[in-house]
Amino acid sequence: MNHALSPAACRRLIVKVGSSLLVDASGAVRREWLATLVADIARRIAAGQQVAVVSSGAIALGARRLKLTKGGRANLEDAQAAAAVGQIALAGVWADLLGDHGLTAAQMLVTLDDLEDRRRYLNASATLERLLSLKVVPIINENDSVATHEIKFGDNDRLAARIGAAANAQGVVLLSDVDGLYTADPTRDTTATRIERVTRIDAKVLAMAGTGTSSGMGSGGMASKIEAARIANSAGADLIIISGHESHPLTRMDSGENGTVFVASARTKGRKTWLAGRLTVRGTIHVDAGAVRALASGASLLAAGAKRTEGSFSRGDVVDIAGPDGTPIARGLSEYDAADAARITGLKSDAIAAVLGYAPRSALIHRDHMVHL
Ligand SMILES: Nc1ncnc2c1ncn2[C@@H]1O[C@H](COP(=O)(O)OP(=O)(O)O)[C@@H](O)[C@H]1O
Ligand SMILES: N[C@@H](CCC(=O)OP(=O)(O)O)C(=O)O
Repeated sequence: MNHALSPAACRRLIVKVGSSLLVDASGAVRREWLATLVADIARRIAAGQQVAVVSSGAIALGARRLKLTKGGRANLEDAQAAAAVGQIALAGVWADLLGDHGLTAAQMLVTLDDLEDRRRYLNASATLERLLSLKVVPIINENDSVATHEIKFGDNDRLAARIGAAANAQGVVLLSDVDGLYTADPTRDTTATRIERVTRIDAKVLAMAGTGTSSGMGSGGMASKIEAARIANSAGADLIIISGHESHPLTRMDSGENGTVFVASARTKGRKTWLAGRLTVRGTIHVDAGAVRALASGASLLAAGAKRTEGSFSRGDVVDIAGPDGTPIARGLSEYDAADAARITGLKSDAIAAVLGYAPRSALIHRDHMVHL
């Protein structure tokens, strides 16, 4: 039994289902398999767990109905039309199958902007809270029919992690076509072995995933699952990747027969959780070794410790803070726009006013607006 995600230990769980599991090669819903997943969900709800679902599959389903080529992904217009047609069918199937267990489904479609903007993030959070308290099962997807390339999540792995943070969930399950993270892509390297537990997402873990997707139907790949794990873990939720090929995948997960668990790190709260999961980062401030030490002990980032800036950002935008080797160590809201930040890098506080011509702010990035990565 995976105790961390049991109804007793995890009050709220997000379950994400990839396109390749929901839709077969001909573009039809794998209804029999989905019924077994819904039965698992119903059992957990009966045991007191609140469950929200992030469901992919709209584009694949719509493409079949519209007879579009390349699974509806030939261009943005096709994908948007396919999503609009497929989403109705997808939501209908979930509503039917949950209804068989006396459960009510609710549809929520969100874009990246909905969760990047703090006010809208809180709105989504409040809606999730209310739905779950009403014992309704939210079925969430990206609003693909209006999302453009620039504002797209593009994959539902990171969306699931962001929803997990917004819903204050303790666990996120990614049901995938692969039964966990392997030392290398198992479809290309037959000697790759599965890793059972990841407690730190470091460069070695990132390198295992490479880039891109291999299932053909979805758009995430392992790299987006690891990014999702980072977001979920920093929001205090464990994330597990398990295979969804067989029936009753959540029951199988409980028996511990497959999967990779990414273990939650120290829980950040409220605004900092939102900040850690922000996906739109406008720039980077490179800092020296002294600043890295100061930040580690909880200090704000002062201009004196900054070496150079990169990117085009305005005051209040999210920027990464990178150490001498270029690795991002923290993320925060910049107190200055990029031009002013560049002018004051390396300066002691008492020299800043003369350069800027206005009273300096207390820091480049204040510790209250900063999260460590
Ligand atoms: N290190 C790795 N471990 C496991 N799978 C990997 C790894 N690197 C790349 N992959 C690929 O990622 C795929 C899973 O991502 P994806 O196809 O997007 O899944 P889904 O559609 O279920 O979300 C696997 O089928 C595998 O080919
Ligand atoms: N939002 C899209 C799915 C995005 C996507 O492909 O995700 P996934 O299959 O989980 O890699 C859809 O409903 O078709």
